[in-house]
Amino acid sequence: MKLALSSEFPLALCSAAVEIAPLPPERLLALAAEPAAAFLAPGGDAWVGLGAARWLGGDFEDTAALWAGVADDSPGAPAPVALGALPFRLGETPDALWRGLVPGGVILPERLYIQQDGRAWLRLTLPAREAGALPHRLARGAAALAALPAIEAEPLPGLTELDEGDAPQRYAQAVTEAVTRIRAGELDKVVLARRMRVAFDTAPAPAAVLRRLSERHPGAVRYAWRYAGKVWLGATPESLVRQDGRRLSTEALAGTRTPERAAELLASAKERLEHAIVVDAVRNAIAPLVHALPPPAAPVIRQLRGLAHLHTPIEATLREDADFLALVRALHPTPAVCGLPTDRAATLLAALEPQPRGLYAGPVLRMAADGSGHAVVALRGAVLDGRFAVVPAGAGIVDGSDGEEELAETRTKQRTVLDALRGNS
Ligand SMILES: C=C(O[C@@H]1C=C(C(=O)O)C=C[C@H]1O)C(=O)O
Repeated sequence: MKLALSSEFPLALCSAAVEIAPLPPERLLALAAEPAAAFLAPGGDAWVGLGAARWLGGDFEDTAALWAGVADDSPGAPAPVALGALPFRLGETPDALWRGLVPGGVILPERLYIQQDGRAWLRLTLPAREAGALPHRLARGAAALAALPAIEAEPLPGLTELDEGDAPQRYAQAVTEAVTRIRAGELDKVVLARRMRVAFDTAPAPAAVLRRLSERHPGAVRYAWRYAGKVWLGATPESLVRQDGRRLSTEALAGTRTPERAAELLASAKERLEHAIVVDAVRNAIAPLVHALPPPAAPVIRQLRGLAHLHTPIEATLREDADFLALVRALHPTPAVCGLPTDRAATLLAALEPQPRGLYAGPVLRMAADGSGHAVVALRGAVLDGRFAVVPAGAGIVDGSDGEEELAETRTKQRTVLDALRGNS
């Protein structure tokens, strides 16, 4: 996999930041710039990028290309941060829904809103030849942000679920087919996804949708990627990997029930198997990149709004030669969103799912030049396309899975997003 640095972006950049009054980070999506990317972490830290000073499309091998030749005039302020959304599968042909949003990429934003420990900054990164304009552009940018209307607080338009035809039955049949393949010994697990479509009365403001997700899921990472007039956004409970210094944290999150039935998770052999497959795969993926791997902890129940999952945290110390995007590449896709063995599961899900995955279940990330970063799995999201929204969700299939039950599980996951689209908070 190779990273291409588009030649339309200048080699030398200058960057400077100014402290501003914090504002709801979702509000930044009111600005029309593209691409736009948002990464809102639990606890309030947030990054929203508008426009690209650099844009690494498609692949993500050479991280250094993002940071090379950037002169920072404000070393006292939080450093530049790159933001990105990457497809589930590189090279997949997008359908009408994903066209434009795919292949996403990693951007070094031209305008970056940074919120950290309750303080906020606006950072601008421009071609080096525009360095003289930085102070003026920063002052103008800060004033523009202060003047933004509270668009995120607008009520959302009414919403209608569209007829799914026979798609639900076809999903249940695909599950049966997958179980047959698993029983035949072809693979151990595959995650099958489906999507549903809803129509708003009028096009909603993406800032208001993201805000509803934030209100309902403050413990999730809320993310957004906007391009070509469409927005992919959501509130995911699943961390792919986080790096702070040499400290690495990741997790296995698989096995699902409604909150009322959460206790069944620990008792169910099928859910424990589905989960254990993910724990093993995550440990194997990071093993070559870390110093030592403590024995796995027993899974615990993670209660979310509207859902409960089996969860195993995994922590380790990174080797000196490992970098953040190498970790992302090593871990994605986990069997929580693809299956095991990975190649066979990826082939089977591509054959059994009626639509491409696009950015669904792909990595969404923030990263800095010091090697720190956080990548999450883009789940529990929706594509906003004018008046329409499409909500993908999947479920892990192992031996013993039942078509109707897995269909119900995808519905439960979609409901967590639909409730936010309905404007409930
Ligand atoms: C695939 C999704 O979720 C993943 C699959 C899970 C499962 O199969 O139990 C649980 C959490 C996620 O890792 C989704 O939300 O679309």
